[in-house]
Amino acid sequence: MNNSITVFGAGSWGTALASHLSHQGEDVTLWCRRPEQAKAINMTGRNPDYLKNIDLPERLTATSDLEEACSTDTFILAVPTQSVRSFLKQAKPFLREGIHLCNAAKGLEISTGKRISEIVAEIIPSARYSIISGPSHAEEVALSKPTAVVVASIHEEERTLWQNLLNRGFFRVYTSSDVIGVEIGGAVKNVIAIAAGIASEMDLGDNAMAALVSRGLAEVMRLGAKAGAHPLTFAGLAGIGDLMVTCYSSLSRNYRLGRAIAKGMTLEGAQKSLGQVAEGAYTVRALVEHAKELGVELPIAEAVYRVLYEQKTPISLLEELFSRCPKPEMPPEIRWVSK
Ligand SMILES: NC(=O)C1=CN([C@@H]2O[C@H](COP(=O)(O)OP(=O)(O)OC[C@H]3O[C@@H](n4cnc5c(N)ncnc54)[C@H](OP(=O)(O)O)[C@@H]3O)[C@@H](O)[C@H]2O)C=CC1
Ligand SMILES: O=C(CO)COP(=O)(O)O
Repeated sequence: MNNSITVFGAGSWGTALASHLSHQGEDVTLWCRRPEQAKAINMTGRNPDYLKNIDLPERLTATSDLEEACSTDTFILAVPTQSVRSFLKQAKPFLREGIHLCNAAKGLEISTGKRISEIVAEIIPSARYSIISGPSHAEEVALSKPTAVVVASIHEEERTLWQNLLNRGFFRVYTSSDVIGVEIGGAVKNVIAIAAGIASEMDLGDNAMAALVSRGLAEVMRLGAKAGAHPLTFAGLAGIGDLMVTCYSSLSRNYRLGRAIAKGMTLEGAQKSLGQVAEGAYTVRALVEHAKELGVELPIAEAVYRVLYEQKTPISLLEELFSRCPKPEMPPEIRWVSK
């Protein structure tokens, strides 16, 4: 079956997903916000700004005309989290009722602390929402390197739709009904990856890195438990899987941002030199600025926030983390009762 799909957002991830779908024979339109980028993609078969060395399939077409891009009913949303609300408002007048919308962004909105499914429900309530997440660097997906991801939706037919569309070749797609868990796993791991980059640059050692990933997972799980996620989601691709790929890989922008900060760069300088979005730098604000409403303790996220936004030194925060009151490994809400 041949589908017509639009990918909103021609950054690294939107380009990689559009290329993957197009290679599988789907009719794909890649929406770019800049007309010159769309023109260059159509003329050269390459994205001049992201994944520059990847030859895109001939059948993939790009456009910057939002009305034209909206003239289907199946979409992937790959714009950065902080732009999702304004982008959807812009697209809404052109969208049909009941669209299939698979979100590929990972993050929480700073102004509200909300997940992307919540934003979509507010702006386009008739959309049938899914989220794709898991360990998936765009650079590797674009080279067809073996990758496994998860698509979550509360609608069984949406999970099946996206699994059928995306599960091809070395791109394996699992399904889940736990939208909340998959969204939280993908959002919070970016914050922990910044901490991992800092730890790596400080040469804290392998023990420290493993402790950071495990305690980072504990923060993901605490937040997930509070929000109503299934705890086992975090043992999967959108939890520990994505945490590992982001905390241990120099392909990760969040990890690289952490390294740059530990080298003494300002946040602004580090973001500029990255040239791409490191979502953790924004999601950490959503977490810390909405900590009271979220009602969970997130010491690593808070330490990252204080390094990024209060210019505290990583070493002083490391000392603070280690002088915290000793406690059980698992918080009461996710601890099992021993018999
Ligand atoms: N890269 C990856 O490996 C993966 C990324 N993700 C997630 O996907 C999302 C997108 O990331 P990624 O593609 O990597 O980001 P990039 O930094 O590579 O690209 C960002 C894209 O978003 C566009 N953009 C920025 N602001 C707006 C806006 N206000 N309205 C519309 N479009 C906008 C940019 O356009 P312009 O070029 O004109 O600035 C660009 O096309 C993030 O949430 C990320 O966490 C998820 C899995 C893997
Ligand atoms: O989400 C990703 C891999 O799964 C990409 O991570 P970065 O945004 O840190 O590059």
